Amino acid sequence: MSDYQIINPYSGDLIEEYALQGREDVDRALALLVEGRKLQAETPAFARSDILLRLANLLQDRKEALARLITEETGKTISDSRVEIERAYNTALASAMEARGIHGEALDSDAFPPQRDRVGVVLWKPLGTVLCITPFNFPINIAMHKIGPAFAAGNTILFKPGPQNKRSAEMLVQLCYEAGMEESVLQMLIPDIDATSYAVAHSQVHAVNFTGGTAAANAIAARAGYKKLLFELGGNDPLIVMDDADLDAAVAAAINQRFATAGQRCTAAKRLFVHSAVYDRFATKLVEATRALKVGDPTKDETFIGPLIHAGAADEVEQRISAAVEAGARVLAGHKRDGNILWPTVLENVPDDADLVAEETFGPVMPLRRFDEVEEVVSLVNNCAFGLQAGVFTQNLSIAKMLFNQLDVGLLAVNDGPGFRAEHFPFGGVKESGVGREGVRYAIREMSYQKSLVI
Ligand SMILES: NC(=O)c1ccc[n+]([C@@H]2O[C@H](COP(=O)([O-])OP(=O)(O)OC[C@H]3O[C@@H](n4cnc5c(N)ncnc54)[C@H](O)[C@@H]3O)[C@@H](O)[C@H]2O)c1
Ligand SMILES: O=CCS(=O)(=O)O
Repeated sequence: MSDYQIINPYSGDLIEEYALQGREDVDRALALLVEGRKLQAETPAFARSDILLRLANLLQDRKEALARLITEETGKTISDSRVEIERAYNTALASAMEARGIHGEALDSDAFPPQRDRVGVVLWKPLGTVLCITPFNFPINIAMHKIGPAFAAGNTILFKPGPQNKRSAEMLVQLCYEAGMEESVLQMLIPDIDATSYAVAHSQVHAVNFTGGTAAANAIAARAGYKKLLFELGGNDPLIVMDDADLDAAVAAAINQRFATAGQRCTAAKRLFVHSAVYDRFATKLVEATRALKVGDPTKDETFIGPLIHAGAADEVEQRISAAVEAGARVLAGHKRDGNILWPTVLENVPDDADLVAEETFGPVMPLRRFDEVEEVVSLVNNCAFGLQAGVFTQNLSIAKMLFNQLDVGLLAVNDGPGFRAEHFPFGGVKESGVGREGVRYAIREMSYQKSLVI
């Protein structure tokens, strides 16, 4: 009798069924990782860097096989999955480069009285063992963003992928071993909720690096006690189109950053604010581009939108669209379903308090909202539990600066959408979008502590 069935989200075929692991598996893995801490302490930075570089090259070599696994498990289109592996290569490469450059600083005690004639040497040291928990939507790159920096910093790693991603995660771990990471340094488990919670609270886990939703984050925070927490959570990110925007570029960004991955991305452009002066022209172009998108089989090169992760996810998004329509929203494109596939949907006149826009909606639906004064947008964006990223299309630097100063977000992209991410940039949000920063250099610091030597 299995605990988990991996179902292909597009075909509905059963891929694999397996038993989730228990507390004894957590104890066994953590005992091994305690041993591995000695090994990591003896491994010089250049050797860790070489292992990460080999891993980057292996990701390139196995790109197609990994991409196919991601598509089979998640329904992400094959072109999107290939992009994810390219990104994971960059993440591994950046981790290899940063591993050689982790350095502290020297301080002079005599900057303040009394005179003590001492020098402080402040170095970064690994926290110990980091529990890395990842979501379904970017199973390899988000895992790389955790494993790469944690390893570079000298930690040992307990990796817990989403249960749907068992096969791609196993392949990633095999590549890590092939690159030279020892089993005592990296262990992967897919435990049930009880055993995951046990791992979070375990005394041999020093930090939890989690990406996922608010409910799981709350459960982890309640169990973690004083452990270091790094949380990358949800978003309800805006794309703002001003009256001087390059409309073709704005439409292209909206399409790519809302409909790719079938809208299941933390930094997707989930709310579109369009200035009244260009609203009608923007909406016409957007609807035309939306209707031209290829929807269907994610294994085909030309498909742009595949299925959602499972029927429950598609049900939730469909219900939110229907509720918004009942409350007065107008459908400009889409609002059609076949199995777990939702056609890309453009809506207008969605009430500001509809769940579709007030909550994080994880699906291919784009609500357009007209505005006259940009200050109105600032208050609508900030009046939200999340604060991940934002994008604005404008030629006006003063507007860009004002938004940068006033929006409660971790990043503002000018003439790009909120989905902008470069793997070596700091990444993370404010409010309920998370705590701490990913981005290789910043994640290394999050998974390290500062230790001072006074001489
Ligand atoms: N900010 C980011 O970087 C980022 C990136 C991707 C996804 N996300 C967010 O992730 C969510 C979608 O992903 P999901 O559905 O896989 O999220 P999820 O929270 O359901 O699951 C994420 C991981 O947490 C595990 N988990 C679930 N309950 C847990 C518990 N009680 N204790 C410990 N672990 C638990 C899951 O098994 C999985 O491995 C969205 O909210 C999205 O915005 C955020
Ligand atoms: O879900 C978001 C992950 S990423 O694409 O922004 O890295």
